[in-house]
Amino acid sequence: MTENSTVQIQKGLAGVVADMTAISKVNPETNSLLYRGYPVQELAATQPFEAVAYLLWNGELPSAEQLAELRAEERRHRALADNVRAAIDLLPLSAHPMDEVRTAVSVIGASDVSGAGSVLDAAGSPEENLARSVRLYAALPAIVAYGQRRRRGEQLVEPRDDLDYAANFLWMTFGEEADEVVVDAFNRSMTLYAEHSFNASTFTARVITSTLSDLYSAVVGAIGALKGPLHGGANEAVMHIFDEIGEADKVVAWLDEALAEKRKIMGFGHRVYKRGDSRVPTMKAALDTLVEHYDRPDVAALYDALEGEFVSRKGIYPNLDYPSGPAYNLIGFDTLTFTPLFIASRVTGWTAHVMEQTASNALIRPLSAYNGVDERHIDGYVPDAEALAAAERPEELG
Ligand SMILES: CC(=O)SCCNC(=O)CCNC(=O)[C@H](O)C(C)(C)COP(=O)(O)OP(=O)(O)OC[C@H]1O[C@@H](n2cnc3c(N)ncnc32)[C@H](O)[C@@H]1OP(=O)(O)O
Ligand SMILES: O=C([O-])CC(=O)C(=O)O
Repeated sequence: MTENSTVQIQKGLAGVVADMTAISKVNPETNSLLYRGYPVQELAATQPFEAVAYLLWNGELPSAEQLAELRAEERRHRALADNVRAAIDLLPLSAHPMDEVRTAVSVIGASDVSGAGSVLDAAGSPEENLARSVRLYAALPAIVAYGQRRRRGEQLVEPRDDLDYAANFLWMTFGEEADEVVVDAFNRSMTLYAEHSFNASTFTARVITSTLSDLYSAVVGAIGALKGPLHGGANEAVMHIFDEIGEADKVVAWLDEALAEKRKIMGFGHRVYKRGDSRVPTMKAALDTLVEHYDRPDVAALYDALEGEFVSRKGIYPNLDYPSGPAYNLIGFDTLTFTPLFIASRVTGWTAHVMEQTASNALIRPLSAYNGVDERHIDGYVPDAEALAAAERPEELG
Protein backbone atom coordinates (compact mmCIF):
# COMPACT_ATOMS: atom_id res chain seq x y z
CA MET A 1 0.00 0.00 0.00
CA THR A 2 1.36 3.45 -0.86
CA GLU A 3 0.22 6.71 0.70
CA ASN A 4 -0.78 9.72 -1.34
CA SER A 5 -1.35 12.77 0.88
CA THR A 6 -5.04 11.99 1.35
CA VAL A 7 -5.67 8.51 -0.06
CA GLN A 8 -4.31 5.03 0.43
CA ILE A 9 -3.55 3.19 -2.80
CA GLN A 10 -3.73 -0.59 -3.10
CA LYS A 11 -1.13 -0.99 -5.83
CA GLY A 12 -2.22 -3.76 -8.19
CA LEU A 13 -5.52 -3.81 -6.25
CA ALA A 14 -3.74 -6.23 -3.88
CA GLY A 15 -6.10 -7.28 -1.11
CA VAL A 16 -9.07 -5.40 -2.58
CA VAL A 17 -12.36 -7.30 -2.63
CA ALA A 18 -13.98 -6.03 -5.82
CA ASP A 19 -17.25 -8.00 -5.88
CA MET A 20 -18.94 -11.26 -4.93
CA THR A 21 -18.73 -14.43 -7.00
CA ALA A 22 -20.47 -17.78 -6.63
CA ILE A 23 -18.30 -19.49 -9.23
CA SER A 24 -15.18 -20.37 -7.27
CA LYS A 25 -13.67 -19.86 -3.85
CA VAL A 26 -9.90 -19.48 -3.49
CA ASN A 27 -8.93 -19.91 0.13
CA PRO A 28 -5.24 -19.33 0.87
CA GLU A 29 -5.75 -20.09 4.58
CA THR A 30 -6.82 -23.67 3.93
CA ASN A 31 -4.98 -23.88 0.62
CA SER A 32 -8.17 -24.90 -1.11
CA LEU A 33 -10.04 -24.13 -4.28
CA LEU A 34 -13.73 -24.87 -4.76
CA TYR A 35 -15.64 -24.71 -8.05
CA ARG A 36 -19.29 -24.11 -7.18
CA GLY A 37 -18.56 -25.73 -3.81
CA TYR A 38 -16.66 -28.79 -5.07
CA PRO A 39 -12.96 -29.19 -4.26
CA VAL A 40 -11.03 -28.93 -7.51
CA GLN A 41 -8.99 -32.02 -6.63
CA GLU A 42 -12.17 -34.12 -6.51
CA LEU A 43 -13.37 -32.73 -9.81
CA ALA A 44 -10.00 -33.40 -11.46
CA ALA A 45 -9.95 -36.97 -10.20
CA THR A 46 -13.49 -37.92 -11.16
CA GLN A 47 -14.96 -35.70 -13.88
CA PRO A 48 -14.47 -35.26 -17.61
CA PHE A 49 -13.68 -31.65 -18.47
CA GLU A 50 -17.07 -31.32 -20.18
CA ALA A 51 -18.80 -31.87 -16.80
CA VAL A 52 -16.56 -29.24 -15.15
CA ALA A 53 -17.44 -26.74 -17.88
CA TYR A 54 -21.13 -27.49 -17.35
CA LEU A 55 -20.71 -27.01 -13.59
CA LEU A 56 -19.00 -23.64 -13.98
CA TRP A 57 -21.67 -22.34 -16.33
CA ASN A 58 -24.76 -23.82 -14.67
CA GLY A 59 -23.85 -24.13 -11.00
CA GLU A 60 -24.47 -27.91 -10.78
CA LEU A 61 -22.84 -31.00 -12.20
CA PRO A 62 -24.77 -32.34 -15.20
CA SER A 63 -27.11 -35.31 -15.18
CA ALA A 64 -26.28 -38.04 -17.72
CA GLU A 65 -28.73 -36.44 -20.20
CA GLN A 66 -27.33 -32.95 -19.67
CA LEU A 67 -23.76 -34.20 -20.16
CA ALA A 68 -24.77 -36.05 -23.33
CA GLU A 69 -26.46 -32.90 -24.63
CA LEU A 70 -23.39 -30.74 -23.93
CA ARG A 71 -21.11 -33.32 -25.55
CA ALA A 72 -23.33 -33.43 -28.64
CA GLU A 73 -23.27 -29.63 -28.92
CA GLU A 74 -19.50 -29.58 -28.40
CA ARG A 75 -19.04 -32.14 -31.18
CA ARG A 76 -21.22 -30.05 -33.52
CA HIS A 77 -18.85 -27.09 -33.15
CA ARG A 78 -15.48 -28.88 -33.00
CA ALA A 79 -14.37 -28.48 -36.59
CA LEU A 80 -12.23 -25.47 -37.54
CA ALA A 81 -14.54 -23.06 -39.40
CA ASP A 82 -13.34 -22.07 -42.87
CA ASN A 83 -13.29 -18.34 -42.12
CA VAL A 84 -11.32 -18.87 -38.91
CA ARG A 85 -8.81 -21.05 -40.72
CA ALA A 86 -8.49 -18.45 -43.49
CA ALA A 87 -7.83 -15.72 -40.92
CA ILE A 88 -5.19 -17.83 -39.15
CA ASP A 89 -3.52 -18.60 -42.48
CA LEU A 90 -3.11 -14.86 -43.11
CA LEU A 91 -0.91 -14.54 -40.02
CA PRO A 92 2.85 -14.98 -40.16
CA LEU A 93 4.09 -18.34 -38.86
CA SER A 94 6.24 -16.35 -36.46
CA ALA A 95 3.18 -14.74 -34.80
CA HIS A 96 2.86 -15.75 -31.17
CA PRO A 97 0.12 -18.41 -30.84
CA MET A 98 -1.61 -16.29 -28.18
CA ASP A 99 -2.04 -13.57 -30.81
CA GLU A 100 -3.23 -16.19 -33.27
CA VAL A 101 -5.89 -17.51 -30.88
CA ARG A 102 -6.90 -13.96 -29.90
CA THR A 103 -7.40 -13.16 -33.58
CA ALA A 104 -9.38 -16.36 -34.15
CA VAL A 105 -11.75 -15.53 -31.28
CA SER A 106 -12.17 -12.06 -32.72
CA VAL A 107 -13.13 -13.57 -36.08
CA ILE A 108 -15.65 -15.89 -34.39
CA GLY A 109 -17.10 -12.90 -32.54
CA ALA A 110 -17.41 -10.76 -35.66
CA SER A 111 -19.04 -13.67 -37.50
CA ASP A 112 -21.75 -14.08 -34.86
CA VAL A 113 -24.11 -11.37 -35.99
CA SER A 114 -26.67 -11.89 -33.24
CA GLY A 115 -26.70 -8.61 -31.39
CA ALA A 116 -24.49 -6.93 -34.00
CA GLY A 117 -27.15 -4.45 -35.15
CA SER A 118 -26.63 -2.04 -32.27
CA VAL A 119 -24.30 -1.72 -29.32
CA LEU A 120 -27.44 -1.72 -27.20
CA ASP A 121 -27.88 -5.43 -28.03
CA ALA A 122 -24.21 -6.43 -27.61
CA ALA A 123 -24.44 -7.87 -24.10
CA GLY A 124 -26.87 -10.58 -25.21
CA SER A 125 -29.40 -12.59 -23.24
CA PRO A 126 -28.36 -15.27 -20.71
CA GLU A 127 -29.45 -17.96 -23.21
CA GLU A 128 -27.44 -16.39 -26.05
CA ASN A 129 -24.37 -16.05 -23.85
CA LEU A 130 -24.53 -19.65 -22.65
CA ALA A 131 -24.80 -20.84 -26.26
CA ARG A 132 -21.89 -18.57 -27.26
CA SER A 133 -19.82 -19.93 -24.37
CA VAL A 134 -20.39 -23.54 -25.40
CA ARG A 135 -19.56 -22.79 -29.03
CA LEU A 136 -16.34 -20.97 -28.13
CA TYR A 137 -15.19 -23.73 -25.79
CA ALA A 138 -15.95 -26.26 -28.52
CA ALA A 139 -14.10 -24.28 -31.19
CA LEU A 140 -10.89 -23.50 -29.28
CA PRO A 141 -9.19 -26.93 -29.36
CA ALA A 142 -9.20 -26.96 -33.18
CA ILE A 143 -7.73 -23.44 -33.24
CA VAL A 144 -4.95 -24.32 -30.78
CA ALA A 145 -4.22 -27.67 -32.46
CA TYR A 146 -4.17 -26.20 -35.96
CA GLY A 147 -1.85 -23.41 -34.81
CA GLN A 148 0.75 -25.88 -33.58
CA ARG A 149 0.39 -28.08 -36.67
CA ARG A 150 0.78 -25.22 -39.11
CA ARG A 151 3.94 -24.02 -37.34
CA ARG A 152 5.29 -27.53 -37.75
CA GLY A 153 4.36 -27.60 -41.44
CA GLU A 154 1.68 -30.27 -40.82
CA GLN A 155 -1.83 -30.58 -42.26
CA LEU A 156 -5.04 -29.89 -40.34
CA VAL A 157 -6.45 -32.96 -38.59
CA GLU A 158 -10.26 -33.19 -38.63
CA PRO A 159 -12.00 -33.90 -35.29
CA ARG A 160 -13.23 -37.38 -34.39
CA ASP A 161 -16.83 -37.82 -33.27
CA ASP A 162 -16.08 -40.96 -31.28
CA LEU A 163 -13.68 -39.18 -28.88
CA ASP A 164 -14.51 -37.05 -25.86
CA TYR A 165 -13.17 -33.51 -25.44
CA ALA A 166 -9.68 -34.25 -24.06
CA ALA A 167 -8.96 -37.24 -26.30
CA ASN A 168 -10.19 -35.37 -29.37
CA PHE A 169 -8.07 -32.30 -28.48
CA LEU A 170 -4.95 -34.51 -28.43
CA TRP A 171 -6.06 -36.27 -31.61
CA MET A 172 -6.46 -32.98 -33.50
CA THR A 173 -3.05 -31.80 -32.25
CA PHE A 174 -0.98 -34.91 -32.91
CA GLY A 175 -2.99 -36.86 -35.49
CA GLU A 176 -2.83 -40.02 -33.40
CA GLU A 177 -4.84 -41.41 -30.53
CA ALA A 178 -3.27 -40.66 -27.17
CA ASP A 179 -2.82 -43.32 -24.50
CA GLU A 180 -5.38 -43.36 -21.71
CA VAL A 181 -2.88 -42.16 -19.10
CA VAL A 182 -1.99 -39.13 -21.24
CA VAL A 183 -5.63 -38.26 -21.88
CA ASP A 184 -6.27 -38.49 -18.15
CA ALA A 185 -3.36 -36.19 -17.23
CA PHE A 186 -4.42 -33.71 -19.90
CA ASN A 187 -8.05 -33.79 -18.73
CA ARG A 188 -6.91 -33.06 -15.17
CA SER A 189 -4.86 -30.08 -16.33
CA MET A 190 -7.89 -28.67 -18.17
CA THR A 191 -9.95 -28.90 -14.97
CA LEU A 192 -7.25 -27.30 -12.83
CA TYR A 193 -6.83 -24.37 -15.22
CA ALA A 194 -10.54 -23.70 -15.69
CA GLU A 195 -11.31 -21.14 -13.01
CA HIS A 196 -9.65 -19.04 -10.33
CA SER A 197 -11.90 -16.20 -9.11
CA PHE A 198 -10.75 -12.63 -9.87
CA ASN A 199 -7.36 -13.36 -11.47
CA ALA A 200 -6.12 -10.72 -13.93
CA SER A 201 -7.63 -12.19 -17.10
CA THR A 202 -11.00 -12.93 -15.52
CA PHE A 203 -11.12 -9.46 -14.02
CA THR A 204 -10.31 -8.06 -17.48
CA ALA A 205 -13.26 -10.01 -18.88
CA ARG A 206 -15.49 -8.64 -16.14
CA VAL A 207 -14.34 -5.05 -16.74
CA ILE A 208 -15.18 -5.37 -20.44
CA THR A 209 -18.51 -7.03 -19.66
CA SER A 210 -19.36 -4.28 -17.18
CA THR A 211 -19.57 -1.75 -20.02
CA LEU A 212 -22.31 -3.97 -21.57
CA SER A 213 -19.93 -5.00 -24.32
CA ASP A 214 -20.19 -8.51 -25.79
CA LEU A 215 -18.87 -11.86 -24.56
CA TYR A 216 -16.38 -12.24 -27.42
CA SER A 217 -14.81 -8.86 -26.66
CA ALA A 218 -14.48 -9.93 -23.04
CA VAL A 219 -12.72 -13.15 -24.06
CA VAL A 220 -10.42 -11.36 -26.51
CA GLY A 221 -9.41 -8.93 -23.74
CA ALA A 222 -8.93 -11.79 -21.29
CA ILE A 223 -6.62 -13.56 -23.74
CA GLY A 224 -4.51 -10.42 -23.91
CA ALA A 225 -4.22 -10.37 -20.12
CA LEU A 226 -3.46 -14.09 -19.92
CA LYS A 227 -0.56 -13.80 -22.37
CA GLY A 228 1.66 -11.94 -19.91
CA PRO A 229 4.36 -14.00 -18.14
CA LEU A 230 3.20 -12.79 -14.71
CA HIS A 231 -0.07 -14.64 -15.44
CA GLY A 232 -0.74 -17.45 -17.95
CA GLY A 233 2.41 -16.87 -19.96
CA ALA A 234 4.34 -18.32 -17.04
CA ASN A 235 3.73 -21.92 -18.18
CA GLU A 236 5.60 -21.14 -21.40
CA ALA A 237 8.26 -19.27 -19.41
CA VAL A 238 8.80 -22.25 -17.06
CA MET A 239 9.77 -24.39 -20.03
CA HIS A 240 12.27 -21.77 -21.24
CA ILE A 241 13.83 -21.94 -17.76
CA PHE A 242 13.97 -25.76 -17.87
CA ASP A 243 15.61 -25.58 -21.30
CA GLU A 244 18.09 -22.97 -20.04
CA ILE A 245 19.08 -25.04 -16.98
CA GLY A 246 19.21 -28.32 -18.89
CA GLU A 247 19.70 -30.80 -16.03
CA ALA A 248 19.25 -31.14 -12.28
CA ASP A 249 22.99 -30.83 -11.51
CA LYS A 250 23.06 -27.33 -12.96
CA VAL A 251 20.24 -25.91 -10.85
CA VAL A 252 22.36 -24.43 -8.06
CA ALA A 253 24.73 -22.56 -10.36
CA TRP A 254 21.86 -21.39 -12.57
CA LEU A 255 19.87 -20.13 -9.59
CA ASP A 256 22.88 -18.33 -8.10
CA GLU A 257 23.21 -16.37 -11.29
CA ALA A 258 19.50 -15.80 -11.85
CA LEU A 259 18.99 -14.46 -8.33
CA ALA A 260 22.11 -12.31 -8.57
CA GLU A 261 20.55 -10.79 -11.69
CA LYS A 262 17.29 -10.31 -9.72
CA ARG A 263 15.37 -12.41 -12.22
CA LYS A 264 11.84 -13.57 -11.46
CA ILE A 265 11.72 -17.35 -11.43
CA MET A 266 8.67 -18.18 -13.51
CA GLY A 267 6.20 -20.70 -12.12
CA PHE A 268 6.82 -19.59 -8.53
CA GLY A 269 4.85 -17.17 -6.39
CA HIS A 270 1.24 -16.14 -6.37
CA ARG A 271 -0.74 -13.04 -5.50
CA VAL A 272 -3.19 -14.93 -3.30
CA TYR A 273 -1.52 -18.16 -2.18
CA LYS A 274 1.54 -17.45 -0.10
CA ARG A 275 2.02 -20.99 1.22
CA GLY A 276 1.56 -22.99 -1.97
CA ASP A 277 -0.97 -23.17 -4.78
CA SER A 278 -3.93 -25.51 -4.05
CA ARG A 279 -3.71 -27.02 -7.55
CA VAL A 280 -0.03 -27.93 -7.57
CA PRO A 281 -0.20 -31.31 -5.77
CA THR A 282 -2.83 -32.58 -8.23
CA MET A 283 -0.90 -31.33 -11.27
CA LYS A 284 2.38 -32.64 -9.86
CA ALA A 285 0.77 -36.08 -9.48
CA ALA A 286 -0.36 -35.88 -13.13
CA LEU A 287 3.20 -34.89 -14.10
CA ASP A 288 4.54 -37.89 -12.17
CA THR A 289 2.34 -40.27 -14.16
CA LEU A 290 3.62 -38.70 -17.38
CA VAL A 291 7.24 -38.95 -16.19
CA GLU A 292 6.68 -42.65 -15.62
CA HIS A 293 4.76 -43.16 -18.85
CA TYR A 294 7.43 -41.50 -20.99
CA ASP A 295 10.29 -42.82 -18.79
CA ARG A 296 11.76 -39.35 -18.19
CA PRO A 297 13.16 -39.33 -14.63
CA ASP A 298 15.46 -36.48 -15.72
CA VAL A 299 12.43 -34.17 -15.94
CA ALA A 300 11.33 -35.08 -12.42
CA ALA A 301 14.88 -34.60 -11.13
CA LEU A 302 15.15 -31.11 -12.63
CA TYR A 303 11.67 -30.22 -11.35
CA ASP A 304 12.47 -31.35 -7.81
CA ALA A 305 15.91 -29.76 -7.76
CA LEU A 306 14.68 -26.31 -8.84
CA GLU A 307 11.68 -26.41 -6.51
CA GLY A 308 13.76 -27.58 -3.54
CA GLU A 309 16.48 -25.00 -4.09
CA PHE A 310 14.18 -22.04 -4.76
CA VAL A 311 11.76 -22.77 -1.93
CA SER A 312 14.58 -23.23 0.58
CA ARG A 313 16.26 -19.99 -0.48
CA LYS A 314 13.21 -17.74 -0.92
CA GLY A 315 10.25 -19.45 0.76
CA ILE A 316 8.25 -18.86 -2.43
CA TYR A 317 6.26 -21.89 -3.65
CA PRO A 318 5.39 -23.19 -7.12
CA ASN A 319 2.14 -22.18 -8.78
CA LEU A 320 0.10 -24.28 -11.24
CA ASP A 321 2.24 -23.22 -14.20
CA TYR A 322 5.30 -24.94 -12.71
CA PRO A 323 4.09 -28.57 -13.05
CA SER A 324 1.89 -27.94 -16.09
CA GLY A 325 4.78 -26.61 -18.23
CA PRO A 326 6.87 -29.81 -18.12
CA ALA A 327 3.68 -31.94 -18.27
CA TYR A 328 2.65 -30.33 -21.56
CA ASN A 329 6.20 -30.71 -22.83
CA LEU A 330 6.17 -34.44 -22.11
CA ILE A 331 2.81 -34.84 -23.88
CA GLY A 332 4.49 -33.34 -26.94
CA PHE A 333 3.10 -29.82 -27.11
CA ASP A 334 5.45 -27.13 -28.36
CA THR A 335 6.39 -24.64 -25.65
CA LEU A 336 4.61 -21.84 -27.55
CA THR A 337 1.36 -23.82 -27.37
CA PHE A 338 1.25 -24.00 -23.56
CA THR A 339 -0.56 -20.72 -22.85
CA PRO A 340 -3.13 -21.31 -25.63
CA LEU A 341 -3.96 -24.58 -23.80
CA PHE A 342 -4.67 -22.43 -20.76
CA ILE A 343 -7.09 -20.37 -22.90
CA ALA A 344 -8.94 -23.49 -24.05
CA SER A 345 -9.58 -24.36 -20.41
CA ARG A 346 -10.04 -20.89 -18.87
CA VAL A 347 -12.60 -19.85 -21.48
CA THR A 348 -15.10 -21.78 -19.33
CA GLY A 349 -14.31 -19.71 -16.24
CA TRP A 350 -14.14 -16.45 -18.17
CA THR A 351 -17.53 -16.97 -19.77
CA ALA A 352 -19.09 -18.06 -16.47
CA HIS A 353 -17.86 -14.73 -15.04
CA VAL A 354 -19.19 -12.81 -18.06
CA MET A 355 -22.62 -14.27 -17.36
CA GLU A 356 -22.37 -13.61 -13.63
CA GLN A 357 -21.24 -10.01 -14.19
CA THR A 358 -24.07 -9.43 -16.69
CA ALA A 359 -26.65 -10.81 -14.28
CA SER A 360 -25.68 -8.33 -11.57
CA ASN A 361 -23.88 -5.54 -13.35
CA ALA A 362 -22.24 -2.34 -12.19
CA LEU A 363 -19.80 -0.47 -14.41
CA ILE A 364 -16.28 -1.18 -13.12
CA ARG A 365 -14.56 2.16 -12.86
CA PRO A 366 -12.22 2.74 -9.92
CA LEU A 367 -10.73 6.09 -8.98
CA SER A 368 -7.12 7.20 -9.34
CA ALA A 369 -5.06 9.67 -7.37
CA TYR A 370 -3.24 12.24 -9.48
CA ASN A 371 0.53 12.67 -9.20
CA GLY A 372 1.28 14.57 -12.42
CA VAL A 373 2.37 18.20 -12.78
CA ASP A 374 0.31 20.86 -11.04
CA GLU A 375 -2.25 22.80 -13.05
CA ARG A 376 -0.62 25.05 -15.65
CA HIS A 377 -1.82 27.17 -18.59
CA ILE A 378 -1.07 27.58 -22.28
CA ASP A 379 0.01 31.21 -21.83
CA GLY A 380 0.16 31.89 -25.55
CA TYR A 381 2.33 28.90 -26.42
CA VAL A 382 2.09 28.25 -30.20
CA PRO A 383 4.74 26.37 -32.21
CA ASP A 384 6.79 28.71 -34.38
CA ALA A 385 5.25 28.31 -37.87
CA GLU A 386 8.54 28.54 -39.77
CA ALA A 387 10.37 26.12 -37.48
CA LEU A 388 7.47 23.68 -37.77
CA ALA A 389 7.50 23.89 -41.58
CA ALA A 390 11.24 23.28 -41.62
CA ALA A 391 10.93 20.30 -39.29
CA GLU A 392 8.23 18.79 -41.50
CA ARG A 393 10.21 19.18 -44.76
CA PRO A 394 13.88 18.91 -43.75
CA GLU A 395 14.96 17.57 -47.18
CA GLU A 396 13.88 20.81 -48.92
CA LEU A 397 16.26 22.78 -46.79
CA GLY A 398 19.19 20.89 -48.34
C1 LIG B 1 -1.77 -19.18 -13.34
C2 LIG B 1 -1.08 -17.96 -12.82
O1 LIG B 1 -1.26 -16.91 -13.34
S1 LIG B 1 -0.06 -18.16 -11.48
C3 LIG B 1 1.14 -16.87 -11.59
C4 LIG B 1 2.11 -17.16 -12.71
N1 LIG B 1 3.18 -16.16 -12.72
C5 LIG B 1 4.46 -16.50 -12.45
O2 LIG B 1 4.82 -17.63 -12.17
C6 LIG B 1 5.45 -15.37 -12.57
C7 LIG B 1 6.45 -15.34 -11.42
N2 LIG B 1 5.80 -14.89 -10.21
C8 LIG B 1 5.62 -13.56 -9.96
O3 LIG B 1 6.04 -12.69 -10.72
C9 LIG B 1 4.85 -13.17 -8.70
O4 LIG B 1 4.97 -14.17 -7.72
C10 LIG B 1 3.36 -12.89 -8.99
C11 LIG B 1 3.25 -11.77 -10.03
C12 LIG B 1 2.67 -14.13 -9.54
C13 LIG B 1 2.65 -12.47 -7.70
O5 LIG B 1 3.24 -11.35 -7.32
P1 LIG B 1 2.78 -10.31 -6.19
O6 LIG B 1 1.70 -10.82 -5.35
O7 LIG B 1 2.53 -9.02 -6.86
O8 LIG B 1 4.05 -10.30 -5.32
P2 LIG B 1 5.39 -9.61 -5.71
O9 LIG B 1 5.74 -9.76 -7.17
O10 LIG B 1 5.34 -8.23 -5.17
O11 LIG B 1 6.37 -10.51 -4.87
C14 LIG B 1 6.71 -10.30 -3.51
C15 LIG B 1 8.20 -10.51 -3.35
O12 LIG B 1 8.53 -11.83 -3.73
C16 LIG B 1 9.40 -11.83 -4.84
N3 LIG B 1 8.94 -12.84 -5.79
C17 LIG B 1 7.67 -13.23 -5.99
N4 LIG B 1 7.65 -14.17 -6.94
C18 LIG B 1 8.91 -14.36 -7.33
C19 LIG B 1 9.52 -15.19 -8.28
N5 LIG B 1 8.78 -16.01 -9.02
N6 LIG B 1 10.85 -15.14 -8.44
C20 LIG B 1 11.60 -14.30 -7.69
N7 LIG B 1 11.08 -13.49 -6.76
C21 LIG B 1 9.76 -13.51 -6.60
C22 LIG B 1 9.27 -10.45 -5.46
O13 LIG B 1 10.41 -10.07 -6.18
C23 LIG B 1 9.01 -9.61 -4.24
O14 LIG B 1 10.25 -9.41 -3.60
P3 LIG B 1 10.56 -7.99 -2.89
O15 LIG B 1 9.52 -7.87 -1.81
O16 LIG B 1 11.94 -8.18 -2.39
O17 LIG B 1 10.41 -6.96 -3.95
O1 LIG C 1 -5.36 -16.24 -9.44
C1 LIG C 1 -4.42 -15.69 -10.00
O2 LIG C 1 -4.02 -14.53 -9.74
C2 LIG C 1 -3.65 -16.39 -11.06
C3 LIG C 1 -3.99 -17.83 -11.15
O3 LIG C 1 -3.50 -18.65 -10.41
C4 LIG C 1 -4.98 -18.24 -12.15
O4 LIG C 1 -5.54 -17.39 -12.84
O5 LIG C 1 -5.21 -19.45 -12.28
